[in-house]
Amino acid sequence: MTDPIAWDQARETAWAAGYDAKPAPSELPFAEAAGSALAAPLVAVSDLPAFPTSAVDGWAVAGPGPWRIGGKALAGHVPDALGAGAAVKIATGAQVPEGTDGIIRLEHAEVADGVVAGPVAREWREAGEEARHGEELLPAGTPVTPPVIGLAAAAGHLTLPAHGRPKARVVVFGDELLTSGVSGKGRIRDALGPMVPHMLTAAGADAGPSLGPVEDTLEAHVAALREALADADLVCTTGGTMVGPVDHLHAALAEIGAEYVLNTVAVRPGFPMLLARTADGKFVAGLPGNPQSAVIAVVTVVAPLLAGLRGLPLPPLRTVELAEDVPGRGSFTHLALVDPAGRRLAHHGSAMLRGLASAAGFAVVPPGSEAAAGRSVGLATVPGVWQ
Ligand SMILES: Nc1nc2c(c(=O)[nH]1)N[C@H]1C(S)=C(S)[C@@H](COP(=O)(O)OP(=O)(O)OC[C@H]3O[C@@H](n4cnc5c(N)ncnc54)[C@H](O)[C@@H]3O)O[C@H]1N2
Ligand code: MOO
Repeated sequence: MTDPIAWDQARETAWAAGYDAKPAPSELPFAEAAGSALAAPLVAVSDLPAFPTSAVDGWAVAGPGPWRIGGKALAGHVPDALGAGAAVKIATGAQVPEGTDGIIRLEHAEVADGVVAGPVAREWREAGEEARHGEELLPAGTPVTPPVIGLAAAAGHLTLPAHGRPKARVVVFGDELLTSGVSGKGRIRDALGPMVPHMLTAAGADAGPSLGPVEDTLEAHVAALREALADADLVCTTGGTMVGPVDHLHAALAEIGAEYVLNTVAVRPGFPMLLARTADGKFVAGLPGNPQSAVIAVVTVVAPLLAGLRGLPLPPLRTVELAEDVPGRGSFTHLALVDPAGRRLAHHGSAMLRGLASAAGFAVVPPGSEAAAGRSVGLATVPGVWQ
């Protein structure tokens, strides 16, 4: 086994491997562009608003009052021009008639005998007030968030230039695993197959249901890897990362000709994680079998890799103020489960999920240090957990 690389270096290495391998940008429907980054600046295809637009329900009037009522200006239509002394009822969002000098809000209007009177104001949004046709709205590299999609639609787009969503597949290894029923007699329920695909989806991948459990033989591992890689850009395996009697992942990677991007990380828990690349540029992330360690591998390697593949920057760490002391782990980074108030959680062993299920994420205690209560430290969040 090679020397483990530092935890922050592992994140950057995985991200850079993804960024280098990101698919060429293409014009994607909004649903496919969501979660990527703009590969070119977003430009307005019309003025925004495209026409003077009433901001209120009221009366559009022209010239000096009082104004004789005739007709309506409704949203979705081009109204006739207004002559001096005329008023039309106008709806919020309607194009303001040419010749309009002001609008009287409905609640301020006095209407009698076909004539309207009241205080007049420029209660509309001018054409081009938000953007001019051809103006750059957002630079290349901006993450395609839901508000960006809304703005792109408002500005006249149907597609966005972005990097397509990577396909990911989880492959679960282990003869001890059950997919239904309860644990006992040496068998345990598979906790990773039902969990990890949702994390991959939340991290920006198109992830189908997991494959497996795959039998603990080298042949079965190789066959499962080949099957999953046939239609995925990223395969996340679980278990078998060590060198125990039935740990076949390393041998299977050698058999399919994959090369390590990184092999073991100086972090506790989660140390035996790995990332490998196949000859045709696909990725295999080896998640350790202990469930919390597998999640740490998702946080450390898989989420940064997926961000890179989508053209996004390395996901930033949040910060958390610790409510109690957290010990270090010598020369390794310690990822310690904490709740949103910075308190450590019970049941935080690497084979456990009970602490993780209530956690805001992992407080990052760097190598060679311990973190005292009151200190602000990095918080590595788990894809799909929004505490
Ligand atoms: N001699 C050593 N043994 C171990 C070391 C070590 O340094 N020296 N490291 C330990 C650490 S740390 C971890 S993490 C595990 C990693 O093991 P593997 O990735 O090879 O995983 P397995 O041996 O297959 O399983 C470990 C553990 O996790 C359970 N498991 C596996 N898959 C699932 C699943 N889908 N759902 C729920 N639980 C799962 C499995 O039953 C084992 O209990 O190695 C340590 N050993
Ligand atoms: O590091 Mo193992 O990954 O502790 O459970």
